[in-house]
Amino acid sequence: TTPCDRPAPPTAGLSHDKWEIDPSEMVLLEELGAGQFGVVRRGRWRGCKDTAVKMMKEGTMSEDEFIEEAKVMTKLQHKNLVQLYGVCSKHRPIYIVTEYMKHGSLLNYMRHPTHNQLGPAVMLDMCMQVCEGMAYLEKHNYIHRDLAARNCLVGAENVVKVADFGLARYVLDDQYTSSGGAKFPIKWAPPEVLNYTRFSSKSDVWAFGVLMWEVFTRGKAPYGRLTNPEVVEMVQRGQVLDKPSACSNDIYNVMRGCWRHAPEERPAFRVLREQLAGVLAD
Ligand SMILES: CN1CCN(C(=O)c2ccc(Nc3nc(-c4cccc(NC(=O)c5ccc(C(C)(C)C)cc5)c4)cn4ccnc34)cc2)CC1
Repeated sequence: TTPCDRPAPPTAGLSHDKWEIDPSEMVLLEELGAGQFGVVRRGRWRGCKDTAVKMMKEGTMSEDEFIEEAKVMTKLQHKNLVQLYGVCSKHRPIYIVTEYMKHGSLLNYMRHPTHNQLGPAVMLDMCMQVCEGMAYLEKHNYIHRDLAARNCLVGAENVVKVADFGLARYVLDDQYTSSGGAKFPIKWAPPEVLNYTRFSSKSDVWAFGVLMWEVFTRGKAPYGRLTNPEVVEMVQRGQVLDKPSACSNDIYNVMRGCWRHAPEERPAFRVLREQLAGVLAD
């Protein structure tokens, strides 16, 4: 049998904890792209487990804090969360190793010509899968802080999983972390985040509404060519995104619920799951 069928050996002695991966067991393959922390490559772990490997560019992440948090993250396990396998933290750059998703980001998948014909039923199912993953995080009091279609990934048979949950806390680039910065995800942020950077599962719910809009517009940019300050002004005034043409009134009503001004007025993910299931049945 291939090594993958054999149960993983117990962690190698005291030096390696279960979330520490031995880099000698990792073969790095082609580049998948680059994100806030630098290059991401496909990897092969123990000869046959496909992985994605983020190679932390120096100075992009507060690494010691992240390595501490990685122990918690490896325990978050759900069919709609990209599984963190572990870290290689005994060398620089450190590696973050996760399960591999072969179709890349949900945003690029929706924009891809061959998936441009996805019908509303498939779109709704994809939103439901993201909602399942987010309901699991909500139950574990875990806030994503950058939920968007670009941070969800697609695998075989239109499986969709939420990626990079909680990682935003370790970004060192203040262009990304401060709400005035050019890289701050303004178009996915509710009023309380724009005004007080007050993140919560209810701010993730707002972002989920925008993600639904991204899916039903097949990957359009929310608020089109409006600048960030113009979007801030609109959101403060209570103006929300228009109904996408591929979207029924029922589904648009679910989105609008996510964009209520007051966080406590927005449904929790466990409620959103029932609302979407209700629409699915119709
Ligand atoms: C037919 N198409 C051909 C082209 N294509 C690909 O090249 C392609 C295929 C698979 C891909 N898979 C993955 N790609 C990535 C990936 C690739 C590039 C960048 C990133 N993202 C990041 O590096 C990143 C994202 C968010 C954040 C913060 C903290 C801001 C939230 C920080 C860093 C991820 C991660 N993965 C985790 C599991 N699977 C993947 C990515 C791309 C997709 C399929």
